Amino acid sequence: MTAPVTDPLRPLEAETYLVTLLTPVTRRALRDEALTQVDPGCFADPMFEHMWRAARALRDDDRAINVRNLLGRMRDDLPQRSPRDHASVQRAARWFEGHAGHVPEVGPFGEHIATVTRCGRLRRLVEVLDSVRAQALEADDPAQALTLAYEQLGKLDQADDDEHVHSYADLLDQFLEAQRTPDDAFIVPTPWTDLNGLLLGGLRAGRMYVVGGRPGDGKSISVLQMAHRCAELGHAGLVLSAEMGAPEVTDRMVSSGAVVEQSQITRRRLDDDGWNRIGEYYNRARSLPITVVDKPNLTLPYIKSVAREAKRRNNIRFMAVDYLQLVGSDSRGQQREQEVAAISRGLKQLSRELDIVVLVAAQLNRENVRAERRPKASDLRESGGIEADADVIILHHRPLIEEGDLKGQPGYTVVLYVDKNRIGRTGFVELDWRAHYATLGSTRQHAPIGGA
Ligand SMILES: Nc1ncnc2c1ncn2[C@@H]1O[C@H](COP(=O)(O)OP(=O)(O)OP(=O)(O)O)[C@@H](O)[C@H]1O
Repeated sequence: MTAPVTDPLRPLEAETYLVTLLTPVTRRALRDEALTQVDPGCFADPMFEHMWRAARALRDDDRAINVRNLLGRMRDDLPQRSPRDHASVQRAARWFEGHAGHVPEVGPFGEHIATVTRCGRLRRLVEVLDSVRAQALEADDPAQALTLAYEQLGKLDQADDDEHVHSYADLLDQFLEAQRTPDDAFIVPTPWTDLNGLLLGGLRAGRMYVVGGRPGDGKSISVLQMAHRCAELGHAGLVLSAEMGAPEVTDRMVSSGAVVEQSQITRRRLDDDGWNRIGEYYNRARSLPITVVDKPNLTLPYIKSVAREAKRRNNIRFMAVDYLQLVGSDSRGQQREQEVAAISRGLKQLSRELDIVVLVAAQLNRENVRAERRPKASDLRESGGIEADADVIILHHRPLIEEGDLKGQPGYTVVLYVDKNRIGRTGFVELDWRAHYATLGSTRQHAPIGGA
């Protein structure tokens, strides 16, 4: 008996894996990531291609992706589809029945995505080469056949990244338009006047800001303050907290926004003044467009999926992640430094893809404490990738008191070192330490809302 011939460009196992991701509730984040990355045309099996197209259509219409809706959408597609798709809907129904309850492992996700996209692209190449060959066999003029071949191969290349290829003339037109309409620039001032000076006005969409600090040096406080300020200025956004639960995030934002001591809030012992302030804050803050996600085991595919969803639904303009080293990875067998680098690269890409401000808190190692010096970007834990990917790195440092009874204790200021800045100067800003109000900086150091 001879073994069945397998076509290397028809990766049945990888395609089956991706399609089995479509329905299990527990694999939604991976599914959304796969739907974004893999084009339906990449599937060799026409039934899988049809299922994938239906799943993407449901996603774009904000409808649940389940077997019933998938089959319904596949049927709706039929008038525009080829006859082979009619049979594929019936096959699809049987296929879903046969795979009901199957939940794919997370581990091979990246490998299968890469296989399906690679094979899809190579199959398109083979198709074009076949057609080039057929034309050459019938051609009279070799030069003309060659020109045709170049044209078809060129299109193949463009199909992959057309939207990212810009002529300089178009870019100059966009440049002039941007210069003529300065108010359209998306720059969100941070809560601190001096920091806005260093950042040339504030936070920009498409950029990643890494906020580093030793534990307790206030990086969660400042990231939350910046997120809150974005929302106060009317921009919708996400706060993803792996470290604190949503109630604790709320406690802190209320303490800072209402200017009520955290200790009153944590002990649930508000005095009259506290209740008044919180009442006023409640009325103005209830409409703030902030969504908090407090999943302890955040992963990059999950973050991407929630952020893309939030972009579609609420047109978010910012996302804050607290904190980078708590974000897990789906990839196995990599050094943690490589994993963190992949996560920071993914977050940077997300800032560009969704055109949002990305704020990322990140831990520092103990190097600066040991060496008794201010922190540097290279002190970021598992740092290589973070240093390279961040557009701006802001490092928190609480200098120790040098004399008196409190010698060796952190003092009453926190210094924010802008250690890397792709869009302005480096430098530092000194702020009053007001952690009891979950706040950095006092009123005189704060930028008024609506002006830097
Ligand atoms: N009620 C309070 N009164 C005074 N200071 C407080 C109070 N609650 C918390 N703090 C201080 O606020 C700081 C916490 O800041 P924050 O959570 O932003 O730190 P972090 O840099 O994110 O560190 P970690 O990674 O440990 O969370 C700590 O220094 C803590 O001592």
